[in-house]
Amino acid sequence: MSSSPSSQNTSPSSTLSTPAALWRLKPFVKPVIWRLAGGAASALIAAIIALMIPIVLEQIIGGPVRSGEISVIVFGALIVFALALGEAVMVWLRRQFVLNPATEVEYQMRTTLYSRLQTLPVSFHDRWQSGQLLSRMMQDIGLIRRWLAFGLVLLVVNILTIAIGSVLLFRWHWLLGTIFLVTAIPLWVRGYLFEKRYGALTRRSQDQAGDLATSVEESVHGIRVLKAFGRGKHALSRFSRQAETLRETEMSKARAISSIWFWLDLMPQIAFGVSLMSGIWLISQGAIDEAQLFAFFAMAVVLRWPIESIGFLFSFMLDARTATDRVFDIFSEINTITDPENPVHIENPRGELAFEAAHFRYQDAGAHERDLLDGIDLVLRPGETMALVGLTGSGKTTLTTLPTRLYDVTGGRVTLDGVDVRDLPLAELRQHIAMAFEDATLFSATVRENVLLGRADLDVHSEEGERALREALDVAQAAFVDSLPDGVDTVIGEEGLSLSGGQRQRLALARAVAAKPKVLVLDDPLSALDVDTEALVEEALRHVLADTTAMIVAHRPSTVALADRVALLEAGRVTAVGTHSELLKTSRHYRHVISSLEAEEAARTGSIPIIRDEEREVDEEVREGLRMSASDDASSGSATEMDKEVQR
Ligand SMILES: Nc1ncnc2c1ncn2[C@@H]1O[C@H](COP(=O)(O)OP(=O)(O)OP(=O)(O)O)[C@@H](O)[C@H]1O
Repeated sequence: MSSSPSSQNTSPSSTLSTPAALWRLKPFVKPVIWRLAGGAASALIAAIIALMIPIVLEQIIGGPVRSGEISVIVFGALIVFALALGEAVMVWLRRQFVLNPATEVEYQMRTTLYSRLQTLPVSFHDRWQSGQLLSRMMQDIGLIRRWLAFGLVLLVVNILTIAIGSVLLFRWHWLLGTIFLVTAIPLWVRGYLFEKRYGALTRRSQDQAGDLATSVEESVHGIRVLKAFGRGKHALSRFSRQAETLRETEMSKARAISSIWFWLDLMPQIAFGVSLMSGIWLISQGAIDEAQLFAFFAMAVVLRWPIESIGFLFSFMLDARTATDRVFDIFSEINTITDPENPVHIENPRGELAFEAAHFRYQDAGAHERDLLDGIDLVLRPGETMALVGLTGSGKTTLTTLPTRLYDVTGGRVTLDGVDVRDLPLAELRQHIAMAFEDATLFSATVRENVLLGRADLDVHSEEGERALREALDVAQAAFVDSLPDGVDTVIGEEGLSLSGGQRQRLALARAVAAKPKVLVLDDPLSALDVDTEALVEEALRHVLADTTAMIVAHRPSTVALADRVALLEAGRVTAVGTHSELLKTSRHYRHVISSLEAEEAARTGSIPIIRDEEREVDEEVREGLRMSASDDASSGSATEMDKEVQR
């Protein structure tokens, strides 16, 4: 599982102003802007209709009600009814306008983010927790959709409604309008302070929600380990702590909202009270009449919701801004592994893979640390199978990630047929070079789809697809798939967890073989197989590898046997290259590595270390050499192991 960023180290909200931060949504909103504008227009018409009702009421009360003309009163009531109906229709229309475009924006943002995640380099995924990505993909984009559909439209419309309404209030009497506006000032001040506090809280809570999602993802992913070690309770208590932290942040958010609501409730009441007293005084002075005061209050009632909702809509906008920041944290990640500007193509690769003074260090390596790969010089001839051997942690897996550019070299270069791999289009490069990893990752899809994942050129259900599938399954000795409930069309569970480790590895190997690459990079792909199956797979691989260049990380002596030559990785460099027997003869470190591999293997299988056929073939001269080396090594830790081997 990748680590960080967690809520502790994600970047804070961007330094952009809120409008500028939200403006970044423009490319997604642009295609639907007219529908959103239609929604805003409908909402505005609804608001204007609502504002007209008090004016009509003023006319009815001031005219026919005073003079007692029933028919005119009825007519006036019908107008009010028609206006109310018109307002309802416009509100309905607003919903119709905004719903579809908002979901369209949500869809576009999700697919763009997903495709971004696919193209960002592995080093990005090393740094980001999957839960953080998940919560940004689901929660934050969902929130942006809701804000676009309702928050944005209502914010614009309510501000306009308040502006129009205030002008109308002044129409009755300047004092009444001034009272209404002056009492709104504390609300704006409060709103500003609230924005500052609430923005930070929102960011924190959304990051913590991401951490929580990571915990769920990790515990589901590692459920077997948790159960096996009886650590369910421990996981639960860790989860509850995180959930509690999130709850506290949510409580702080709720407290901030409740305090702004206090002012939002209080100030309109004060405005109403003061307006009422002033209104009565104005009537007594003959400045306004009762009908106008009634209409003023009817208008104030219409304006009350827009004024009250402004606080909520601002907090909603800040939530959306934070969500936008979190999504754009990913969009703004610089992708370092991209297609070249001037791509070179290799029509028919021969398959010569070369590392030329290749250097590599992980991003999080300390400045004082040496490069993990510190000048690798290695050439794999076309069609050659090269085993990569080294002590654990020596950088074998890291080296295998360089040819396909999962990571880029930090110095030197890797070439395919003399062309720097960075000069090839990525799709072409990964067509020429395929990989299988020790940790075989499968997807929740059918066996067929998993195995033919690298064959975008094939219809997986076509005859050709079937042939490629069968060949690959044969090589990987994966006939077990036929006994699955639906054979090759069985959907294997999430990450292939319904299969055994060995079965998963065989499918991953079949996937690499099916891609028919010119170069195959295998990171210990047979480690979970039993000895007999491994021998069968090796035999089949020998045929496949006949004209394929292969680099195989070997953790078992038996895997070394598959290779034409072996490269020994030591202290970040390739210190020896040769056949297994040559290296046994000439390299003390190689003998040490092989004997530790054998010891590991023996510990794993519970058997005593055995010398494999190839080693038996080491001639007397080699044995003599070994004896001498063993005695040379008498003081070293590996000597005892070597002695045993020589004596056998
Ligand atoms: N993504 C990563 N970020 C930072 N450091 C890493 C990363 N992956 C591996 N390392 C470090 O790089 C070093 C070499 O790891 P690597 O997996 O390449 O060795 P290896 O020779 O394949 O080991 P093993 O035989 O145990 O599989 C290790 O010290 C490891 O901690």
